[in-house]
Amino acid sequence: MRDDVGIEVDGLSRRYGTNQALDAMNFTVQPGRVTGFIGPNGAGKSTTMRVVLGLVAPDAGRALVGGRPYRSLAEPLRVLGSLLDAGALQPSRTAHDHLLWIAHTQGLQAKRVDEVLAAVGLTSAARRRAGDFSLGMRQRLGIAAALLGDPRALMLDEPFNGLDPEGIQWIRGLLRSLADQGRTVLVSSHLMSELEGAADHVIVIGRGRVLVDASVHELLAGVAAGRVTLRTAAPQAAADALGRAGATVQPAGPDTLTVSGMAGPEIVATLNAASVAFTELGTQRVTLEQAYLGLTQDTVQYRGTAPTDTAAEAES
Ligand SMILES: Nc1ncnc2c1ncn2[C@@H]1O[C@H](COP(=O)(O)OP(=O)(O)OP(=O)(O)O)[C@@H](O)[C@H]1O
Repeated sequence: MRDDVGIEVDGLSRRYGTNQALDAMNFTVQPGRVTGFIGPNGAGKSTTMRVVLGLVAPDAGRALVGGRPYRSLAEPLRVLGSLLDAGALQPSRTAHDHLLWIAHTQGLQAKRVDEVLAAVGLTSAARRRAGDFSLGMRQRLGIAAALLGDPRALMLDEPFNGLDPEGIQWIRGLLRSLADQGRTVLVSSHLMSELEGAADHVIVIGRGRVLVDASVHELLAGVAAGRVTLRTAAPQAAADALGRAGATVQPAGPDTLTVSGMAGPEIVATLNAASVAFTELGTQRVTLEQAYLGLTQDTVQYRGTAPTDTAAEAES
């Protein structure tokens, strides 16, 4: 078995005019797990991936694949397979010929073409012109091209684009099995929900910087911590009592409140002291999407409060 191939992004910066697309971007992608690369449009996902592939030169920092710059690799497609733009194909070529052309130019075995077409479910469409493919089929063809060299690492930019729900399920399973084979899998999306159940690790970026680099488990546990669901026939009285004691309380249904900023035992004590009855108290199960929204909210709040703090300092 060939060596593991990690992807290392070290202090990448890249400016376009006055726009700082990458701002000291730092992270490492480990083998054997699916790493989601998440951020809103324009956050810098594609630019980072282009730098990794040596297609864009950074102003500062470097990117390494298996410890080496991608451009210095003797057989790059055997090391890192990538999908950047599913539209980048010669429309008059059939899917089969498109892949055969890549295999020839890259010194890969022609028999891989049929194998990867089967792996992405395009065998029956292999002789059709790629120009007539739907976006979802082009995504599958792009993934087939990324798999041609049987690479130890894969980097896919927005592979869920254009896929129907069945296609999204399929790609989640594919990513999982590639990671289970010990490969390094980096997959970008602007929707956290697309990666639900597929990613083991997430790198959330915004404005060219890493905001969060954590396992999905840590992320969900971190957001769930301190968020408690409370069921009570007296939600207003409960909210008043808990609010006075310093908790943050939000309605979550007719008889249900979400309480944060206070641990379970303290909630019980506070409600008992205020003689408010409740029927249920439990920690929340949080989805990846909720965790992501929570993170984004924190970023927005942080940006919002910064000028006020500065003003206060200036006055004092
Ligand atoms: N070739 C370019 N010329 C000028 N600006 C660019 C270029 N490439 C990227 N940018 C800018 O850099 C920033 C990051 O873009 P990038 O495409 O990397 O983001 P992204 O996270 O991949 O977004 P999306 O989900 O929309 O693809 C954006 O503000 C974008 O407009």
